[in-house]
Amino acid sequence: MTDQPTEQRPVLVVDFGAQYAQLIARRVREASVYSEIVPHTITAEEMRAKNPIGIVLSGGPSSVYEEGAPSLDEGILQLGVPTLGICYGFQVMARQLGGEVAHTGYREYGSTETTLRTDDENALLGGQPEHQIVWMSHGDSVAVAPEGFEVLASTATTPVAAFANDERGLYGVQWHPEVKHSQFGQTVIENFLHRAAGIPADWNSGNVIAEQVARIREQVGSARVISALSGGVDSAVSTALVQEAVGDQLTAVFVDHGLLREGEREQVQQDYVAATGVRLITIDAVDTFLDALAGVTDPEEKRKIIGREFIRAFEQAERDLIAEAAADGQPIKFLVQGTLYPDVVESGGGTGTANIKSHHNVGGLPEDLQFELVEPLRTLFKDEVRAIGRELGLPEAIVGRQPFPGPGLGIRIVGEVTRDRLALLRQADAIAREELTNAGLDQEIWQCPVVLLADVRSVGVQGDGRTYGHPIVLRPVSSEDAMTADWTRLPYDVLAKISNRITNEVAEVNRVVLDVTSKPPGTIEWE
Ligand SMILES: Nc1ncnc2c1ncn2[C@@H]1O[C@H](COP(=O)(O)OP(=O)(O)OP(=O)(O)O)[C@@H](O)[C@H]1O
Ligand SMILES: O=c1[nH]c(=O)c2[nH+]cn([C@@H]3O[C@H](COP(=O)(O)O)[C@@H](O)[C@H]3O)c2[nH]1
Ligand SMILES: NC(=O)CC[C@H](N)C(=O)O
Ligand SMILES: [Mg+2]
Repeated sequence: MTDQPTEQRPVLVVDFGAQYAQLIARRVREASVYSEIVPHTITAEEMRAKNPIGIVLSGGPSSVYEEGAPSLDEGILQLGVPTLGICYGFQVMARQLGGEVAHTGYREYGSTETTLRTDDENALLGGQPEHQIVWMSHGDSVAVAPEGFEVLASTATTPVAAFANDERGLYGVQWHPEVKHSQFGQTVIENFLHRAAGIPADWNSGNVIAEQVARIREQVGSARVISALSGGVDSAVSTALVQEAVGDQLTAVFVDHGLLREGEREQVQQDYVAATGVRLITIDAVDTFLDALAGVTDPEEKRKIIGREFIRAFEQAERDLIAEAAADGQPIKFLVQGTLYPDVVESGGGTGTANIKSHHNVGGLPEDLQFELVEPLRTLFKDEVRAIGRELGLPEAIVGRQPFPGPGLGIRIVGEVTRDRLALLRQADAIAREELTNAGLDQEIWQCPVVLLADVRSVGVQGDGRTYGHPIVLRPVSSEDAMTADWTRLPYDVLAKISNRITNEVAEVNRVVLDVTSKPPGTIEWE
């Protein structure tokens, strides 16, 4: 079983509506095991067809004994696949196998002291400290463990905080090992994978490349393909993968939608082509995008319009290419996008997750989409994508680049997007980027959106005269994967220099402010 390609024997994370399902998937991959998320509605048959090497049941907001609570097909725990239940998943397992789950009147939220059984024979917790701080978030508890299960941990109020049935390969913990606040959380996950389930640590970016290249070849056959290339990391890597798979059939398409930063168009046209030799065409769609955005102030509406106009631009590219290569006159069926896992989750496309914002390439796509999408990075996080890019030999200047959202400056102008406002924001953004680079801070920050509050004005005094101008917001953030972020503590002298230059050089801006909000509660972009 273990010499099969990793993706054909994944660890499947069953999502019960958890906030942390994607975090669990990520932690499994950090243990060098490939993982994917599936909805809790999956049947045992569908599960078997996916050939999992391990299963993790996530947490969730419901109570297992409530009517209509998300359930698990009873056949799944009978498949003989090693399974770890976490929180709600632990409770589901307990109840299904004949244990008892109840609302005991005690709740545990946050850091909680736990006592564990840590003898060496115990695959899940063996070898760890006997007392540790774990992160809990529950109101229900397992009152009685199912028959045949050993109780492995307890807290002051939760007598059954972990259990195991080694023979059947079934394990559960009440706490959240996927959260960094759980002291030995990653050890628990790795013990489950490697010791309890015997899964080798063999997943890495090299596997992904081989598998994706094969999959892309199978999907597109001999058809021609266009790839949406922005110059950013994700599309650089997805394009490079497709180039590796079906090089001759590929044309990259860059859309200039008028929402780009200074110098960006030239950068893509020169740097990317120089690095990869890909065939690139540019669609000039500035007027179409800006006309479509005229008068629009609602962020979701902006995103939907931008998503739709992107697709219209790719359709234009397709027509141009067909006209050029009239020999076969066949439509181009495939569109490659550098969609990542967080784009899907935030657009509400994860299983049971809320729609936070419609990323232009997922939730913002028009309904009448004619292309079949090729999205080789759809289950990956940014740091995984960077590793793949490096493995594919893309230069550091491309894979190390800070993210820039597809809707560009369109979602960094709070208020209506106009040409004048874009010109102003472009100038402020160029100053901030130049000073951050000069200060050697590019590697320290994840990205630094520069935002124009177009509908806000404040009074200033410049050159002895009164001004009534707009504020610019600096939003430097540090992050691991854009799912959570913290504001970056930039040196005051760098902030001072940026502020000074922007207010001096950008007409109509008389104030610069710093955003000191983490994510959550704020998202990285303002819209
Ligand atoms: N100007 C553009 N022209 C063509 N395609 C684009 C453009 N902007 C975005 N896209 C497409 O939308 C996808 C998502 O954009 P996104 O900004 O998340 O990724 P990226 O630009 O490739 O990488 P990064 O996150 O590093 O900016 C891109 O991967 C690309 O396929
Ligand atoms: O291609 C994209 N299309 C979008 O519609 C989009 N919205 C946000 N982002 C980028 O995603 C990351 C998370 O951003 P938020 O915290 O604002 O949701 C950050 O890196 C954002 O820059 C986008 N990228
Ligand atoms: N985080 C969880 O999975 C919580 C499980 C369940 N809702 C409880 O309160 O016990
Ligand atoms: Mg981008």
